[in-house]
Amino acid sequence: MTAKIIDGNALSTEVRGQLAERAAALTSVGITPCLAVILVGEDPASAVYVRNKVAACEKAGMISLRDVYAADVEPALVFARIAELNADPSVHGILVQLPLPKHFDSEAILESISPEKDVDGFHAENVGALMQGNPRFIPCTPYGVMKMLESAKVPLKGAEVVIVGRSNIVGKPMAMLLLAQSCTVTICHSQSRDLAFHTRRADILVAAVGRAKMITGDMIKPGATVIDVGINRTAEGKLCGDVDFETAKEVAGVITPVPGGVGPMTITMLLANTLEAAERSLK
Ligand SMILES: Nc1nc(=O)c2c([nH]1)NC[C@@H]1CN(c3ccc(C(=O)N[C@@H](CCC(=O)O)C(=O)O)cc3)C=[N+]21
Repeated sequence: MTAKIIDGNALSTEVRGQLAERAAALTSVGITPCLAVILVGEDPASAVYVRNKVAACEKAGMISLRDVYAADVEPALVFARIAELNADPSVHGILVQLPLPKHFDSEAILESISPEKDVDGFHAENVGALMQGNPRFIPCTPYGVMKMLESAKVPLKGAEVVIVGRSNIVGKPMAMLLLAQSCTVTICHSQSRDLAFHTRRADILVAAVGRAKMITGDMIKPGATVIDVGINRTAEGKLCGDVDFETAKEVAGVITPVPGGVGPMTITMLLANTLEAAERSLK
């Protein structure tokens, strides 16, 4: 029997429809949710992501502003633009596309965004709030994963979760969210001894390493839920995840595909956070 697939595109369509209704309700009282996206440099993948985010905003009845800077821009110009967006009451969310060029202090840039507009949830204040179990904005990718687990009715209480990857953007916040749902959480990384020993124990396996097809079927417990956060491009330009889908789907009970899995849900939760920020501005 092959695994049940969680369709991130279908779930996104459903959730974005609900968000569009809330956005329309806000617009009718004079507030249209607005996301400002800042892109530095010409990385083609980043340009595609930013274009997708802007298009998704507009489709959901939200406004998006886009500022694009040359890769060698003076960081002071970007700081100044962020300060302007922080002070603008018509802007509800600010996102600086990562990675930034090497001459940027990324941490300083993220800390300069007003925590009330930090829809990525990357500001230290928002990271701390999430860790204390009192989140202001949940980082979009782990938030999308939680929605996918909920939609597939995957039991969380007491589940053995293994996360492969310890990034600030995915691995760490993912661990905090699953811990808050009473999972038993293990975080593995590049220095972990005997990775397969850990992954084979997982009821829920989250792959967020950034190495194509590194999680194979033999590393998965039969019937497990496998969440693939990886976005890797093959030599032929095709998109593939961190999970070897062909072998994994024969063992897993539930699995997410790439493309059409976590990626679209990341954008959906960015819209959700922007809408939430706009709704808070009413109160
Ligand atoms: N400040 C910041 N916030 C981010 O959330 C952020 C970022 N920087 N930098 C880059 C990563 C990557 N990311 C993706 C979002 C959607 C898809 C997505 O929709 N992927 C589609 C395919 C898109 C395609 O064909 O390329 C899919 O998986 O089906 C992928 C990747 C957000 N990121």
